[in-house]
Amino acid sequence: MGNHDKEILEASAKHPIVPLEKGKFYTYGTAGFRLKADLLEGISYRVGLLASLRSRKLNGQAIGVMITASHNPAADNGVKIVDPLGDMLEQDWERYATALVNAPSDEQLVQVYNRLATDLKIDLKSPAKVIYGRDTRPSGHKLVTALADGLEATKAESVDYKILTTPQLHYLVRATNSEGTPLSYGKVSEVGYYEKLAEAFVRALKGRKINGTLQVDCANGVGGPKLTELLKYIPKDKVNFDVKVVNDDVLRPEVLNFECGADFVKTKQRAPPTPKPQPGLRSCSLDGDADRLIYYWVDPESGFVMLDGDRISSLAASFIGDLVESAGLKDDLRIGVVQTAYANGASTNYITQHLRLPVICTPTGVKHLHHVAQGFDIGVYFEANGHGTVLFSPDALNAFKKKEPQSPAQKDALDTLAALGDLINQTVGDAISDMLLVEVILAHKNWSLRDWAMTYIDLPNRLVRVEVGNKDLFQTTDAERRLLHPEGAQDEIDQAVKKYKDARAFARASGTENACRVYAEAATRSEANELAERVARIIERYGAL
Ligand SMILES: CC(=O)N[C@H]1[C@@H](OP(=O)(O)O)O[C@H](CO)[C@@H](O)[C@@H]1O
Ligand SMILES: [Mg+2]
Repeated sequence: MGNHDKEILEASAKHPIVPLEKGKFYTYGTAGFRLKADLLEGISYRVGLLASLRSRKLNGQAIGVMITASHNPAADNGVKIVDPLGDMLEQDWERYATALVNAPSDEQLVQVYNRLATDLKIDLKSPAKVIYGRDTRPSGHKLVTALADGLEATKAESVDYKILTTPQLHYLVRATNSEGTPLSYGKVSEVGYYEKLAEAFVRALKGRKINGTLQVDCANGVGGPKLTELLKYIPKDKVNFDVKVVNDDVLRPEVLNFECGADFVKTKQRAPPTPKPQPGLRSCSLDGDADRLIYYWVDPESGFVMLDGDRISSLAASFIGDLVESAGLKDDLRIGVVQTAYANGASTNYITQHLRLPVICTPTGVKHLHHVAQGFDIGVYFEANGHGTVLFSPDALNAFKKKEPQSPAQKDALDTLAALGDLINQTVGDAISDMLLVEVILAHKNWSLRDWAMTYIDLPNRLVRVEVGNKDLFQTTDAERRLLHPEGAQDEIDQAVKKYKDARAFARASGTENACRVYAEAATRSEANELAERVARIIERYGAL
């Protein structure tokens, strides 16, 4: 008998797991467990058990659990675990999560729980702490109740932060674990988050003026009320930040992510139809849990122009690179940019050739990018879909604060860098924090979105989703840019790519859906479309074999 057997059994009966067809399992993927909400209650309960184990394994440090399905429709939801520094759950533990959630009965659940505790040398009597939050989905209530029951059954101390954006929860996890230490990340409260961002925003602007109105589409998700709250903390007498918050209706679930939000804008390559786009208005969209950001405007002449994650990445790298140089730290700090294969080739060229910064390509999923970015003193990482951040090493942060400036210009640059260190969420991509960063950079450069868009010209590109019988047949190498299996498929893709100018294409199995994705880019729109279709046909053919 373990320590919590009786309690786990009793509570588990209240939150049963929905059995899947034979041979099918729930898996902890890139986004944690993400499914139709009515399948998630038992899963959420069991994630509570795992979060307790994880906290105990890490000497009682606080672990986070976020209930959200980001940009998915309102009927979906998800459960995701956050590690003590605010980063994503360690990969090995994804397997343990999967094992616990798929235990076929309550009794077997207790067995798996106790076996994990034994195998991982976890003392079940030691303290555990788990903090959690949820987005605005109505199903969140029930999932939080199940989670709390899991925490109570395993005697973990817990804090319910109620409704939060995903990055706010990541902030709170790190703030909780660093409280009272020299590396304190900020006050342990939602207000602490707003205060930190607002203060750093004012400091980073250094009196620069923000030009014109910014319209922010909040996908009718949790970002709406949270952005409105944050804005109250920005002192009007110091900063003229004219923000128009739109699509912030969180009371009607059916409008969540519906024809709005960062995912809609990026995949459809157009502005949300409501509110009616106003020509020339500087606009951006957050996704349903406010961790992705896309900028755009509708040009009276050329129509819709989008500035995606690649653009934010190159903008940030260019600005921070210049500041590091002005601060006299160029030889001390290594700056690098991390992208995935979906990054537009023109952005990669711009960063390597114009900014002269190294670019590393990793597999899809922010945990991979985050990890590689940690290898630099300043690591800028973004997925093309607008999820990303900039990470500063302790050496970098130290240099910004401690280096003796040799001139007023150096002091200016050092101060701005130090402010960015506080403004940019160091735990995970954060749409609200990234938006403030973009506004700071545009104000410093005195740039409009058009000036920003002029830095390079995106290669026309196309992303296609291809249904296949078994996506696991498709195995990749070289950061997902080449197929190893099925044999012969990559040769055919190579042949197809050769037919087009400045072309590139790849195919991979999605990590979040049962399908393959094909990406192609080429010198013209029609060539990019044609190439994507060709490669899609190749994948369909191999997928049917
Ligand atoms: C092409 C694309 O946008 N892929 C997305 C998508 O992953 P897939 O593995 O492609 O399904 O969802 C991930 C999680 O949100 C996100 O990290 C990633 O960028
Ligand atoms: Mg999201």
